[in-house]
Amino acid sequence: MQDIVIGVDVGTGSARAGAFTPQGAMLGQAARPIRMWRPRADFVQQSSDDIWQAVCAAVRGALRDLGPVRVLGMGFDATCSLVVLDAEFRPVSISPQGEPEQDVMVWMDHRAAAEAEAINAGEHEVLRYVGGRISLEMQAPKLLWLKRHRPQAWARAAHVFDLPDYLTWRATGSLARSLCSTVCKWTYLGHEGRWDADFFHAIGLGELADEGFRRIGTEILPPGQRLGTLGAEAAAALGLEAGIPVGASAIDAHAGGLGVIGAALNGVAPDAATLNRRVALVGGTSSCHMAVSPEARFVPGVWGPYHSAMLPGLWLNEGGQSATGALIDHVITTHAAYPAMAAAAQQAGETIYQSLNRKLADMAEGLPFPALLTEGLHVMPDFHGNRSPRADASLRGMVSGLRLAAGEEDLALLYLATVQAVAYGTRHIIEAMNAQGYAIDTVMACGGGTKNPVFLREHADATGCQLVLPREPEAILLGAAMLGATAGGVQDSLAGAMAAMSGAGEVIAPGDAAVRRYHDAKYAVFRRMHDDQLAYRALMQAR
Ligand SMILES: Nc1ncnc2c1ncn2[C@@H]1O[C@H](COP(=O)(O)OP(=O)(O)O)[C@@H](O)[C@H]1O
Ligand SMILES: O=C(CO)[C@H](O)[C@H](O)COP(=O)(O)O
Repeated sequence: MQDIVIGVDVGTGSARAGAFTPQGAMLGQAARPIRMWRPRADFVQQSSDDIWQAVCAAVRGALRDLGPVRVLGMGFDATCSLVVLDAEFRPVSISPQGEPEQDVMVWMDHRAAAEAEAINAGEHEVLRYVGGRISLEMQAPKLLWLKRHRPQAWARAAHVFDLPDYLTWRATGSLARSLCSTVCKWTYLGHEGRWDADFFHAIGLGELADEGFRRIGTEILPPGQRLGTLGAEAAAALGLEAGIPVGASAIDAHAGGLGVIGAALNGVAPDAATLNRRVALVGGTSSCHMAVSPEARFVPGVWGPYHSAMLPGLWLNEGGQSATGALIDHVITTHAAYPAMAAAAQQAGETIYQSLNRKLADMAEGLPFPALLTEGLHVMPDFHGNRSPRADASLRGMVSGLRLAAGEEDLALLYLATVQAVAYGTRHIIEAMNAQGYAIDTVMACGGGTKNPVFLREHADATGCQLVLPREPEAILLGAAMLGATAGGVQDSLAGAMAAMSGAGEVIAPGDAAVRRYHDAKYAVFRRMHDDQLAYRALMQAR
């Protein structure tokens, strides 16, 4: 009988499950896609039932080829999407068309722009702890949207969850919430252990406070604390035994942070000074940048500081880019050369990224370094607004340097320039963090983007940081498994779980001085494009 812990990770595109030894070695994994609907621009919807079915199938898949196992603990992470249920725990539609199963407003849904603006106009104290401005991706603006635009749905909304907390409720029946989601997305003050009732009254959601916060959470636990045990119905659906300890959840970016930020490098565990030099880069559909400090650091435009939201006792600053993997995929799949190139890649048995990377390598032959290919091609990556550090969801993408051609080489160049732009966004966030006390020179990377060697190389070169990959490539799943290991008492704490279960793998060093100078120049263009966009806006507004 093999002892295991199980981690479940629900990203934007799929649900994944992994079975790990108590030491963090992965024995089995599986993934299942989840459905998404986009009924209008800026509206992005999912179904909690569909997500739960995908989770169940993924867990069964991860265990399929293992022999007899004893599951010592289970942890869940997911995107910070909003789930709305009625008093009988049935889905409440958040869709303009009212499709009954579409009860999830996905984190990247930007419908609540006006509500976020209205909240920010109030200059509330809680906003200091979410980066200075509330993001339209957080839950208070989304709840306000629901109340204003779908009052009948709001009246039926008896339980509103962050998706990670929905999953632990579905697994155990416990309505306890995690500090991770409540602090990071719902304005719970982790350092004071309370909701701010005045804030909810001031923004027009006073009923939540008047009811004692029962719709949004009255029992708030640190991630990884045992929140309950697997119930009989959930156990049957997951193919597991009832009674398995389940940990309080984490958002997926935070699980990624747990999976990488404490990893020993060259056999040396990080001390406080080393942690101050690290940022976890969780690169999936979006990119998230997680850094921790013993004291509160207020980094303008960077979410937080969040107390104990990822690691107990430490403050978290969370930078982010709302569309990175999503942007790279958008640029690739909407290009005229994509259908033919995708078909050829499929025939050759490779991914489109492998084909593009090979094409770039061919094109760069004879050049001192491949990034030179895009000397005249620049992308501003804010197609879905800028989460950090500008905290401006109204910004949009720009491209400079297009020519009258749309062949495979043009696609490859545009793809490279997009990856570079994404990497400059990370540099911008690291600079903002370093201006407030961090000394980041090491990027601990995980997520789907790390499967792409060009993504990795450009991030190291553009930021000038060493980039460290995790020993376990599925580090987000590992972070979720750490929550389960802590809940099950396999590890004594999350810090202990990080020390015992994670470790560093390959290290990618940034390029030489010539590479650095080149990226400094392109980064200056990246910064300038923002100023240019504002100048265009001003010209249009002056008419
Ligand atoms: N095999 C691959 N090669 C290169 N990039 C990849 C690969 N697989 C995924 N990616 C990148 O990772 C992104 C998805 O990351 P992932 O962590 O799976 O997302 P999420 O957690 O948001 O569902 C994609 O948008 C793509 O840019
Ligand atoms: O806001 C976030 C974390 O706080 C993430 O961007 C969101 O959860 C989506 O993650 P992913 O890109 O991995 O799907």
